[in-house]
Amino acid sequence: MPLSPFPLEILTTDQMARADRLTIESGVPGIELMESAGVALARVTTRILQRTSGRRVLALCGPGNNGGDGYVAARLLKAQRYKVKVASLVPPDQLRGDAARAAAGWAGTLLPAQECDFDGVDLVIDALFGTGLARDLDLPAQTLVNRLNQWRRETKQSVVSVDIPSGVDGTTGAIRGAAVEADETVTFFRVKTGHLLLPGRTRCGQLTCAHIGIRSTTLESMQVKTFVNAPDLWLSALPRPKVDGHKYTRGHALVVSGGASFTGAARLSASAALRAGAGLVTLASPSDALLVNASALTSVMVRPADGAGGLAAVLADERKNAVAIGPGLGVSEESCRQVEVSLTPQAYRRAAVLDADALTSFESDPFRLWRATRAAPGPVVMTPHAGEFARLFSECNSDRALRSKLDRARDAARVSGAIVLYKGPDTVVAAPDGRASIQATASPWLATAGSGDVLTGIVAGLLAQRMDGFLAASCAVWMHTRAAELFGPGLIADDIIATLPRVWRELFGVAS
Ligand SMILES: NC(=O)C1=CN([C@@H]2O[C@H](COP(=O)(O)OP(=O)(O)OC[C@H]3O[C@@H](n4cnc5c(N)ncnc54)[C@H](OP(=O)(O)O)[C@@H]3O)[C@@H](O)[C@H]2O)[C@@H](O)CC1
Ligand SMILES: Nc1ncnc2c1ncn2[C@@H]1O[C@H](COP(=O)(O)OP(=O)(O)O)[C@@H](O)[C@H]1O
Ligand SMILES: [K+]
Repeated sequence: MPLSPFPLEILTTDQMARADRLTIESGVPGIELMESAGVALARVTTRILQRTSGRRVLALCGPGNNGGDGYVAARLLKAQRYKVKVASLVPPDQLRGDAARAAAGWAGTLLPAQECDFDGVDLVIDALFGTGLARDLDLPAQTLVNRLNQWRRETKQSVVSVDIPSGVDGTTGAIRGAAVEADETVTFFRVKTGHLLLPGRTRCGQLTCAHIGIRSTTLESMQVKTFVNAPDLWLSALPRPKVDGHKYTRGHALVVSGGASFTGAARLSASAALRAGAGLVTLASPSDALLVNASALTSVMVRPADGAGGLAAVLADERKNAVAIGPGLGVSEESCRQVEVSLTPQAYRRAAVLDADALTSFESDPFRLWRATRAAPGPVVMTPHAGEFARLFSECNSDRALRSKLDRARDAARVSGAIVLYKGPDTVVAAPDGRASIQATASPWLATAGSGDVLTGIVAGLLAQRMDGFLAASCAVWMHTRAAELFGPGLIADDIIATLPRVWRELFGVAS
């Protein structure tokens, strides 16, 4: 199990440009970086060509340094006796700086990109635009990209994108008019947010990150706070049962159940909290649902609790140090009060996870919820999916073309004072202190009823063990995805819970 598929820091395109500038200022010539980028690109390309027995390569080169990388790779591949042509989007005499030097080193066939045809080509290198993409592609570039995508779909031949598929915004992941569909993308130094956020992520194919001579120390002045969600981020904070511990040292999670016809969701959360390592889990159940809850649970305890008053009585026990509320709760004023009770300031730092109806109940007055989340003494994690996010955080959700999911989640964390776990195939976790993680892998098998309830429970189980809120939320997202990857086809929500022990074994390095 890789601890992280990439270095942990994720950069915006501005941060990448800064790292580039600092490296050049420190004495490494830009053309050297470009040469290294071309070498990494040629290596990936050669690997594909060897696998497919392909020989003919077309490099599409754009007006900036991304095009420069394409020229370097073309030269290196030609030297390896591949049949290489370059098609340029602009007349080469318009190239500047390192890109112009790289183009000057190309001594093979060169044609205008608008006239190139893909017949007989085995592999295309997409070096049109990289992190310098500044606006939507103009129509000729869009036409070229659309022709390339159509050729790839029809012939099943490969496309390798340099740095990022051309047309994908490296910071937001948005598609600027049209974007290349790549089989592989080779980026440099660190991945960018646009590689991991949708829809950009779906265009990258297999993403690799190559070292080209930029040192990690260039990041020191930038205070990067966005990270790949991978074990490297939180493994050292992962709770481990202690030899001299007992169940109360592992924490006591309380999950709030809905009424008699809506109990399944909270039971999934409760069982998941237990599997995530909480020492004890209690389900607070309305009296009318007590029998159905009690008869369906064994290791989870069930206690009667009607409405906000009943919940307050159960929570008088300070040892219940994490609450999960929302799954199957119902949208009502009483639900709002129950959430407020769960967040009531206490002398001790009780943690809380708010999901589903615990969020939607505040749709008409989100500021009421922010007052409660801001006053809560312990970490609060909110777990909206896109619909819930749009309902609750309408003010943070504007300008979607310009502001990425990451930006919007960060805004939501800032206004609410809570950790926002914004679900989806590109789940983002954002904390009020600015830290954020993006999940780099996804299992579409998670799109099944109840899987979000399980995630809520995993977060609660980790919080009960007193893990830092941001790290607990990130870790829960990763464990949830990893369980789905391990189980695979046919997964239902219960299987995620049943597979968690395998995930723990992987994380603790215990052979299965
Ligand atoms: N960072 C590093 O360490 C290293 C970076 N390297 C490589 O450099 C790449 C970044 O290079 P870059 O900054 O020159 O930008 P790039 O992506 O080639 O495009 C900018 C050009 O396109 C133009 N342009 C923009 N949008 C446009 C549009 N919609 N339609 C038409 N034109 C448009 C824009 O022109 P302008 O906006 O001035 O009109 C400019 O000419 C990076 O992705 C990586 O591959 C490596 O060499 C190794 C080290
Ligand atoms: N296509 C997908 N790929 C990866 N993960 C997904 C996908 N669709 C949904 N998920 C994940 O599955 C979970 C679904 O949660 P949610 O929408 O609350 O469902 P439910 O309410 O049925 O439990 C979330 O963790 C979400 O990130
Ligand atoms: K590109």
